[in-house]
Amino acid sequence: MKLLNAQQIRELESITMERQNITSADLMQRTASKTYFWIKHNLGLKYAYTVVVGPGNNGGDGLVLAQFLTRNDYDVECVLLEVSDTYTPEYTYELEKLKRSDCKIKSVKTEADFEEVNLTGRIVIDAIFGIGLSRPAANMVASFIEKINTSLTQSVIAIDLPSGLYCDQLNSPDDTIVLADTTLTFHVPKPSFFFLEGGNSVGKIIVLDIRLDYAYANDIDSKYFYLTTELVGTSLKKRTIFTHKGNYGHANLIGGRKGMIGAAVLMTKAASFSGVGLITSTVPSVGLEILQQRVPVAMCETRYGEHQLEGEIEIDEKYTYGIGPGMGTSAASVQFLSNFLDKIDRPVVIDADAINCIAENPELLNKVPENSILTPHVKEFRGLAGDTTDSLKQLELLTSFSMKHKVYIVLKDARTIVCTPEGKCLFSLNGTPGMATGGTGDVLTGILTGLLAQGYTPEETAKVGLVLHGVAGELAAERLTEYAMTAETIIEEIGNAFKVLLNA
Ligand SMILES: NC(=O)C1=CN([C@@H]2O[C@H](COP(=O)(O)OP(=O)(O)OC[C@H]3O[C@@H](n4cnc5c(N)ncnc54)[C@H](OP(=O)(O)O)[C@@H]3O)[C@@H](O)[C@H]2O)[C@@H](O)CC1
Ligand SMILES: Nc1ncnc2c1ncn2[C@@H]1O[C@H](COP(=O)(O)OP(=O)(O)O)[C@@H](O)[C@H]1O
Ligand SMILES: [K+]
Repeated sequence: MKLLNAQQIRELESITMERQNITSADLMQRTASKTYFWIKHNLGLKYAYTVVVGPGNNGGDGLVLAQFLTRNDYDVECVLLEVSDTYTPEYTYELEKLKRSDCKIKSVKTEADFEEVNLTGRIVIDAIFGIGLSRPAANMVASFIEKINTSLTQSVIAIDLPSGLYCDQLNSPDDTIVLADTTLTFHVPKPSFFFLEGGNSVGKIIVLDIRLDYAYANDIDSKYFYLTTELVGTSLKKRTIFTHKGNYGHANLIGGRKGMIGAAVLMTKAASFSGVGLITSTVPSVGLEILQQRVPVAMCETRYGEHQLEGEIEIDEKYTYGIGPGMGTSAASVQFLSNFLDKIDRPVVIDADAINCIAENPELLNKVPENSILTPHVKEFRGLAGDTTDSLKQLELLTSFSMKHKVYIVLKDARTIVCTPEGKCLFSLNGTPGMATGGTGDVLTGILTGLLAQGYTPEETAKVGLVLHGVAGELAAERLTEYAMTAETIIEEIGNAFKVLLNA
């Protein structure tokens, strides 16, 4: 699915109205109805609701939602933030309808009116601004947003996007933004959800399909794509009956050193849950027993050094390689990596210390085979490609770097982004802050190498691996909480993550 900026969303909405022969008011009904049914199924009548309405169509969505809630016997009040003298015809029409219903309506013109509004214990529906935010929220609206953020609300649900957050521009740190627990967004996540600048305000994101014109949405000129479990699920390869382990590739995971054998264990074990036919783990000999005990399905190759990997590796055609986690950045490690890159002529997965070795010895970058998958976290990417001042500049650098070096970069972060050698950027919302612990990246390397070995193209590998890893993380958090989950428990959930993709 294409990721769209505000201008493209407006175009898509107007094409939809034209092709489906509906009005903007009809679309608003559709939007509000989708929102209402989500609330009905997930929250229901046991809560009291306050719908806070701004001056545009986002406010219009709120007015229609308030009507739905009122008609269905919800305890609801509507707060109108009077920040404009002009309103759209849809807004005016819907407000008149709401006034004729039983909904309590409070008008807020100045901060003096805030006393009339008590948000304690209520679910606040934020319908102040959507994609039409044209400047930072200020004055009375900013104060009301502060009031939402500091009240002891039951929860805060943002309609389309948290008010104060831009759709496709970067917010500055002092902007006032609604801090939502849930954002019910229409058609597709907004680009700002993926940026550090403001992206913390969205809470849990739910994408509601409002049947915008599918064909037009597909054709919009955008190099930014959003990866869904549905989309990625369709790329999973079927296993046929008369096959054997030799048909599913042989992953060779290279890494670990004395004291860092855990990294090798994690990636090897993760690979073993990826569907790959055979696995070999190449570690210094100090890791042999640990590996064999912890991952008995993997073979172990220990010819290259005792405490760290060193010397000249022998490349075998049968292997698909993943290299880096825990291997260290000593002169011997750099030499080992350099020898490896000299000999390898097909895509490999490169992570962690292998990336750090390249960062410290940039000439190694020229030896990386085309279409390889590099998986730096943000700091490793900085070492590799240089520093940037904000998320948009980082995205530009990511694109130019991937294109220049003809590699896939999986930039690991709270919102991981994959950039292809053609400059396409793939965004995913899967994952959880519970994944911010040591070893979770090693798990991704194992999954990616296992997939690449099975014959997934590098692009399919990056897409499937990223979403599978993120969903496995979410499942681990569901089972154990974000606090108690670990890299190992993510591995345990890979199977269930496959089920999620298969059933999506
Ligand atoms: N189009 C459709 O058919 C559909 C649209 N949908 C819904 O509409 C939303 C987009 O609606 P929208 O374009 O009216 O923009 P919205 O975000 O409500 O705000 C614009 C208003 O706010 C004002 N304003 C802006 N910034 C401000 C500030 N800082 N402080 C004060 N005022 C400020 C701005 O004033 P201006 O910038 O013109 O001065 C204008 O009056 C979209 O997110 C979705 O929820 C869905 O129902 C699907 C169908
Ligand atoms: N806040 C977060 N939300 C979602 N995913 C996260 C978050 N923080 C980290 N992750 C994910 O966890 C993994 C961490 O990888 P990395 O930093 O390489 O860990 P390690 O080197 O310890 O294995 C990445 O896949 C990253 O996207
Ligand atoms: K909103």
